[in-house]
Amino acid sequence: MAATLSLSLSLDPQTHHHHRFFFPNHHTRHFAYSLPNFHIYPSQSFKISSSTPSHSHSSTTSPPPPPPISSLYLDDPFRTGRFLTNDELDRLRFLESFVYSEDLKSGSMWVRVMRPDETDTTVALLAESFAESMMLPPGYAGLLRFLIKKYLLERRTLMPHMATLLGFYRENAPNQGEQQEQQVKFAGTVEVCFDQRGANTSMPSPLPPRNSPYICNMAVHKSLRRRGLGWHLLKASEELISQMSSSREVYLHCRMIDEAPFSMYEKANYKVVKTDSILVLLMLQRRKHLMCKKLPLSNMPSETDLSGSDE
Ligand SMILES: CC(=O)SCCNC(=O)CCNC(=O)[C@H](O)C(C)(C)COP(=O)(O)OP(=O)(O)OC[C@H]1O[C@@H](n2cnc3c(N)ncnc32)[C@H](O)[C@@H]1OP(=O)(O)O
Repeated sequence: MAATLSLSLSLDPQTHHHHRFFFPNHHTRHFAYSLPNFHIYPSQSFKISSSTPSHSHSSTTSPPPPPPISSLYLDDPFRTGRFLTNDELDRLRFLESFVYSEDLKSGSMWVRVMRPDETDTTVALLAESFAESMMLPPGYAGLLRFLIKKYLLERRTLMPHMATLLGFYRENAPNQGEQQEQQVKFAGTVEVCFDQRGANTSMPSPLPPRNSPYICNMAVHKSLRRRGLGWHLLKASEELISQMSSSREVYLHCRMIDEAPFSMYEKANYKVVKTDSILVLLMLQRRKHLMCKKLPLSNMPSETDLSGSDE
């Protein structure tokens, strides 16, 4: 995966409410990097102009372009650290309450949106997974974690236009009737983007439509694979997209060499719409498929329903 950011990561031969939030640096955030398999791309660059707590009503000296009268930058459950319109606030609250759960053969799992204090554990999983697919030597672990953490923090500011989901798993007790509850484990993650405002500014090829929902950066802990967790992370993503977006067409990228996810996406009815030409090899990237699935219409509340309180 190509990496721009000053450190050339072209290592890829392939490619509760009322939290207070103070953004660590109040400068313009602008990164550009990407990692193989996972699409770590720059999101919009914008200025965090104040360290005012996100739920505060007090005005700042240089606020961004005048928000609608109804705009709020209070009560931001996920500490996005920016102005939120009523519509965005409703959508954020919806994200906060979203839970997908499923009983599996070997245990049970549930999926929900990542909370700020879970960033580091998510970074660790993604870094492990990137390193695995890029065949990186352990020496790069620190750099990978640094880049991924920056990426996740930056992406979070775009909520509710995107969300990082986490999957949790609890294995069945080894002996039936055993009283002791098994431990809940953090099992996997996936990123979902609902609309153009949540899209990364620089997408990998083949390019998906910028305003369509998009799924990326899925990973399941190695020790927990082949139990249906990846499948249900995908199902949870689709369910959330159905509720957060009026667009039915979901896109994702999958590297040609990645048989496990490719087989999963095919099984879930994603179709290849375009494949990288062999020329991407010249850019030291792996060839990727762009895959798409048309989600069935659901009776779930859509974007417009969720924004009802704005009127
Ligand atoms: C859009 C993107 O994010 S692309 C990047 C995807 N991520 C990665 O490649 C990172 C490394 N890989 C992983 O983390 C995992 O292997 C994942 C996320 C791809 C799959 O997670 P798992 O929990 O193991 O998948 P799960 O058990 O739900 O399997 C679902 C289906 O995927 C396919 N699959 C999963 N693993 C494999 C495998 N090793 N070989 C072949 N097919 C596989 C099968 O079709 C499987 O269905 P089945 O069990 O009925 O045969």
